[in-house]
Amino acid sequence: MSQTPIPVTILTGFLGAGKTTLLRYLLKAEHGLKIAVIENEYSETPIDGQLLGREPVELMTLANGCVCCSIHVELEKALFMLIDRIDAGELSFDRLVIECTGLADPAPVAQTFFADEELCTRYVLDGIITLVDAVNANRHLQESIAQAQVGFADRLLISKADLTNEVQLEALTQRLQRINRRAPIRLVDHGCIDLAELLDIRGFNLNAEMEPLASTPFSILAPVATTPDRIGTLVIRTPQPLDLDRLSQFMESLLERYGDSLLRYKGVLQVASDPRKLVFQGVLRLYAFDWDREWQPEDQRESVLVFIGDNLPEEEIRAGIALAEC
Ligand SMILES: Nc1nc2c(ncn2[C@@H]2O[C@H](COP(=O)(O)OP(=O)(O)OP(=O)(O)O)[C@@H](O)[C@H]2O)c(=O)[nH]1
Repeated sequence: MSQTPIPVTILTGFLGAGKTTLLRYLLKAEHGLKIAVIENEYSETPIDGQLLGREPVELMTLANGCVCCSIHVELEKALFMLIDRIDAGELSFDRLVIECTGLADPAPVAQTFFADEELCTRYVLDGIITLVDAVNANRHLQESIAQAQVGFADRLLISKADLTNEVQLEALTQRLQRINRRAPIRLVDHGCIDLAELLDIRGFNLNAEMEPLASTPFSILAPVATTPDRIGTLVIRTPQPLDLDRLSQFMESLLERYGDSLLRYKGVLQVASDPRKLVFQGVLRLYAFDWDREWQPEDQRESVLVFIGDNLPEEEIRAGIALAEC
């Protein structure tokens, strides 16, 4: 029996960034959805029944302490347990939200959804949403985990804007945009935000959309190397059609050497001798590609590749893409 996979949202953000506040808002909002929640708690009081009230929620808490090594196993177990309960008719829900601890690296959480064939058919990762605390962002972003949380995001939500001023907010927005140019940035006021920013964002789908880059308000961004952040975004555009074999070879060698530090990457490519757009998308070493629709006369024919990574080997990437140009 084929089932529609359950969309999964990963909620991340450094300590105190407002994850629980946002989750509480999401659970109480009027969307008619039944949402299950998995919490990855780190020796804190987990969300309790009082907080969730009578919301139609199934809550599981992963009480593991070590976020880097055991989360993957624990989470996998919890995901299978939910499936078993659905199949036994004990449970049904439309969505799953995973709230990570403030100190968690989102990578192993995201990778869990690509690791096992059954999990891939029953769940689909919809997006990674990262909360950034406007007041404490500069201090938090000194931590590599906080930067990774920003780098992995499909959406960046700035909380506590009410406690800061416009100048600080603008500087933070620019910094976040430099780290991650893929993710639209929105303000969230005590957890309050349009649900369309949280659900059905299809961050991991193979689609040819690259709007955030086109709509970024900053036309000139400093190159990655001049920012204080290890994690940054590299955008490459080329009007030259690309040779698919040479490009594949380059991507394979890139992933072999730097796969662990390429947090997210995406490309919409113009390939020589094929009228269709080729889309690829990846997270760390896992990537997929697919043909999209044909280039239309009104399209600007160019390949756009976006890499978000830790100390990106910019020159190597530029040289590799240049070699693939026809
Ligand atoms: N002023 C203000 N306070 C906020 C906002 N969002 C959250 N807070 C407060 O910030 C504090 C931390 O919020 P939480 O939602 O518990 O943050 P968290 O990310 O779940 O925290 P940890 O689980 O400890 O990492 C709480 O006191 C919230 O009420 C906001 O937009 N403005």
